[in-house]
Amino acid sequence: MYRIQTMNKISPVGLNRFPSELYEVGDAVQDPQGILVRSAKLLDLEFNPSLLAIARAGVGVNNIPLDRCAAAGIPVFSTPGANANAVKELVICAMLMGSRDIPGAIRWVREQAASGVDVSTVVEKGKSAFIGPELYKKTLGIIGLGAIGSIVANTAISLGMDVYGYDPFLSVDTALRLDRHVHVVKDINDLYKRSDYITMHIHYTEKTAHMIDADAIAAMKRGVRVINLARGEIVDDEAMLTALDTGMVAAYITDFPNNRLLTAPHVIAMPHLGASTPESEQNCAAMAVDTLRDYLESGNIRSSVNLPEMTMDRSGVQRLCVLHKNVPGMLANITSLFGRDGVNVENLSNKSRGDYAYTMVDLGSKVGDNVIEDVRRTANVIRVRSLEW
Ligand SMILES: NC(=O)c1ccc[n+]([C@@H]2O[C@H](COP(=O)([O-])OP(=O)(O)OC[C@H]3O[C@@H](n4cnc5c(N)ncnc54)[C@H](O)[C@@H]3O)[C@@H](O)[C@H]2O)c1
Ligand SMILES: O=C(O)CC[C@@H](O)C(=O)O
Repeated sequence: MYRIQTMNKISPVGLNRFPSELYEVGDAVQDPQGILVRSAKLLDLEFNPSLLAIARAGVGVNNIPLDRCAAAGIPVFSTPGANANAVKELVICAMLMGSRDIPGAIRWVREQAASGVDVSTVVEKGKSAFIGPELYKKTLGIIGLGAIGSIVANTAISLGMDVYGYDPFLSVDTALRLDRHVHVVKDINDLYKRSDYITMHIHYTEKTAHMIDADAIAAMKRGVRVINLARGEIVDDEAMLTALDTGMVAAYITDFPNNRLLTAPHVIAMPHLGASTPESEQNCAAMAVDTLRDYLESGNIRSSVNLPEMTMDRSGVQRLCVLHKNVPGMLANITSLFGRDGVNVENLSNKSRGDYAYTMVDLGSKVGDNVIEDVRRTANVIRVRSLEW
């Protein structure tokens, strides 16, 4: 039985993909071999030696200590694109809310009724406080043209917006999916100076922390509306509050509220709702469970954010999965041990990523436990697993 601990509420659509005869799954599972998580913070978690892999049902992995996991031979999986549509729809909603102060307008109507006024007699006079611009023919700047940014771009084009995108690492696949009317700029200042709306769709890392700071805001158009459904830490809150105060930024719509931000009138804050649709929760859970199972049962690494991607069709009778440091001589060191035992290698794959590498070896006959122990003891080997079929 594999033991899987859930660290957040995971959609049953995903959980039901674990066969009950093979998996014990739950939030109270002890010494798990797999962890399923959404946004729970695992940064300070001490990993149990039994832990083999972590699957993030989502895409932001700033809640997981990726380097520490890689060093311990724990692949971390994410679910690329699985929640992109949900976020895209909320971005469009955020632009509309920020333009026409829809949350303020709804609040005002309720306040009238609560204060005993007959609402129907005041709406026509009161509504002038909520006039705001249309999106049509306005300019949207998108920072990050990955799974979310690219579909936000295409949808905004279909709404009649002029779209500028900035992504220094734009993949060929994404570039091909972008509407041909999207202007991809090399200098982010070209986006800042033109945009009436700016939305960011990048990961939060050391490099993107406070990317939207006082200098970035100073390069923007006065009255810009900024949408942040990526991560709170990408924006310098103090700089944003100053810009809201001076009118440099007309509205800040964020999925990452904090008490300090809520002191400002032009902040529209939501409780991290970007991916909160049944469709997205189901997609993420199903993909996370499938990648986790594929690794536990077959050793395949797909959608990993910290170790090499590698899949190999099953062959032979036994598979050794060896996570090791990316240093010369490892393949020869490992395979020589099988030869010594007279075992034939049916198939072999090896891939590296940064400081780490992964080798999968399918064997024509079973090797003895002593050989597996020797592989484990080989210098620079981090983890060895043996799977049989
Ligand atoms: N609010 C939510 O519920 C919610 C839901 C999903 C994702 N997110 C956030 O959105 C982020 C992006 O998700 P995604 O699925 O689009 O990821 P993605 O990996 O598909 O896209 C990220 C893009 O950012 C680009 N990039 C990296 N550094 C950049 C930089 N300095 N400037 C511009 N572009 C840069 C990459 O090249 C990539 O194309 C996630 O990391 C997560 O933090 C939030
Ligand atoms: O799990 C969630 O609800 C949010 C996930 C989202 O922030 C992500 O990064 O994928």
